[in-house]
Amino acid sequence: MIPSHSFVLTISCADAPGIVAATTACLFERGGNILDAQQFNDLETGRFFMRVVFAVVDHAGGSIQDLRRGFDAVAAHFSMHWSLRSQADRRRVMILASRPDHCLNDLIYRWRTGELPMDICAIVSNYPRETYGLATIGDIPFHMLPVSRETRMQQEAGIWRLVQETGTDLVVLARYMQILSDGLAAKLFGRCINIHHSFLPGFKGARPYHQAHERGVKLIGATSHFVTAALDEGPIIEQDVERISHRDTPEDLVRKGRDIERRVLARAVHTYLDDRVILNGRKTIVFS
Ligand SMILES: Nc1nc2c(c(=O)[nH]1)N[C@@H](CN(C=O)c1ccc(C(=O)N[C@@H](CCC(=O)O)C(=O)O)cc1)CN2
Repeated sequence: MIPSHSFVLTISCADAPGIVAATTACLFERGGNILDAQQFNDLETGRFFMRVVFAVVDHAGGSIQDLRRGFDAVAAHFSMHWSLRSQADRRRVMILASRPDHCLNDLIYRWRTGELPMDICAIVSNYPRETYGLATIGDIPFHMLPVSRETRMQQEAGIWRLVQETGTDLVVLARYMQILSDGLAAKLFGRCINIHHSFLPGFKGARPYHQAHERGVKLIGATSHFVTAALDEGPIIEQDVERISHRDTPEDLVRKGRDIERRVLARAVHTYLDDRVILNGRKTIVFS
């Protein structure tokens, strides 16, 4: 059971002696009790990554504000990229969807059951609300933003405005079939996750199951990745595969693929919500 006042500290910086000592000393001196710590030294890039879960021990008289100020000095010394968040704080998540809706439905179900500790602040689709089971959408704010060649930029401005107005922390493309402009992808970088229905880097772009069937593959897969301007080339967060055979039709691949997509996207969103994924250039560090 997570203590009511546990926090997650994530660190990314150039590797140097003393990072762990300075970090743990700072937490200890301000009433932090470490519950879990993982680190990775990328020897190829000389980058250091760490994720620390800790509780603040009440009788130490410390406060999280004191701790944050204290760690500011450590982070400045090592030029860290860092974040410090209470595990009780829930992220505000906006889901973009088109058709099919299996990933949207799955995320909503995992949210309603509490499996995904988040608050869905809006659903945005280029299709009407009636496309989806009305019971599925329920009282979640729904915005239809149809996209055409002529309206693409105007609709993207609408998405960005919604992101700002709703205080969205994470945007999830749940089989959203519109390519985000370079500008919007850049503004959302690091907090926009997509599910691509292939085992990337294979079969980027549209209709990957049909591409796979044509190629005669024996495995199909799904990949969840951060969205970048380069289509389906963002840093990978989660992947999974299933065996298929020569007997499978493209429709069989689509059907078998749905389960892979659902679980890969749910795992990726959970990883993000837990602060277990850290960007590492074109790749990611995913702590267990
Ligand atoms: N800037 C980015 N935008 C999007 C990404 C991305 O990685 N970077 N991922 C896609 C999702 N996707 C595959 O996973 C994908 C979506 C759409 C298309 C595509 O060709 N769309 C056509 C319109 C299709 C339609 O209207 O049904 C288009 O935009 O012209 C390919 C791949 C989400 N966006």
